[in-house]
Amino acid sequence: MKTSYTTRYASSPKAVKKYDTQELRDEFLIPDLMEPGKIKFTYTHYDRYIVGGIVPTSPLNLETIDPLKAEFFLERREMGVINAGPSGSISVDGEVFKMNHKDALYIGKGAKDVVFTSDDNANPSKFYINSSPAHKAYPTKHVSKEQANKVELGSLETANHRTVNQMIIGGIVTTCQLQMGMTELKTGSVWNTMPAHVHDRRMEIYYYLDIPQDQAVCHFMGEPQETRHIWMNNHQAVISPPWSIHSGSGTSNYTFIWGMAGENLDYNDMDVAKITELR
Ligand SMILES: O=C[C@H](O)[C@@H](O)CC(=O)C(=O)O
Ligand SMILES: [Zn+2]
Repeated sequence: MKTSYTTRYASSPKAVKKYDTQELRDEFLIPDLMEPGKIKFTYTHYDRYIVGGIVPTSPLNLETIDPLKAEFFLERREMGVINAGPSGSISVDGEVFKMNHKDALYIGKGAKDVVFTSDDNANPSKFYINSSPAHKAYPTKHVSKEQANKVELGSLETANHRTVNQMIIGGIVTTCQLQMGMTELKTGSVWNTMPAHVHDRRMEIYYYLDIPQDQAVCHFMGEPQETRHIWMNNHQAVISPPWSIHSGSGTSNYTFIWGMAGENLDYNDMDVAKITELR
């Protein structure tokens, strides 16, 4: 079997207060989603969002998984893909999209025949995928990093100078509920999403990449007045429940892909936590 999945149930903030390090990691960290030759999904009960990694050492077909009880994966879903590895391509019902490093592809509901291929099987692509339920078919669309809506945030003085590349977002791509993008930190900046925020109407998942060897990112989660941390290595993902902050500080600069779904498509509706009031 080339496709496998695991399931994560939703946790309440009251329960999470009592979790120890291992329980926090078991519930929220997705440690190994990129495995050569495999398609690995995690089906979450947070807005039924699916996160996964596809690393083709030969062409890999998108197959349905049992929890969907669907004929094909995108029967009632939409999908966002960002290539976190070397170049490759994705074929969607016969139309081939070239996927350079850090290119994104939105695949609309109803696409049946989706095939992931690396340009060089010995040096495979790392297709990072997010998928959420969808009830309307919007067109499949390729978005390069150059086409992203760029938002420059923070400063070097506060070690949080970064560029938010909004890639799968209203104005660029029309989706049912999925939003995705990629934030790159400048050299010398280590803090992402600081000031931190919550959006109780949307869950979110972060996937960290470009972390240099022997470095790591400390990811912060929890209610703003009850925070916890999870140490993350390169190419690992972490689930952010809707009631949780999602912020990180690295031992170097790095990049992360964010993706979210829920009540609306308003990227800017976040409730920002005051830095001095975090606990
Ligand atoms: O809800 C939005 C997401 O948390 C991220 O887009 C935030 C982010 O990339 C950043 O501040 O660096
Ligand atoms: Zn957020």
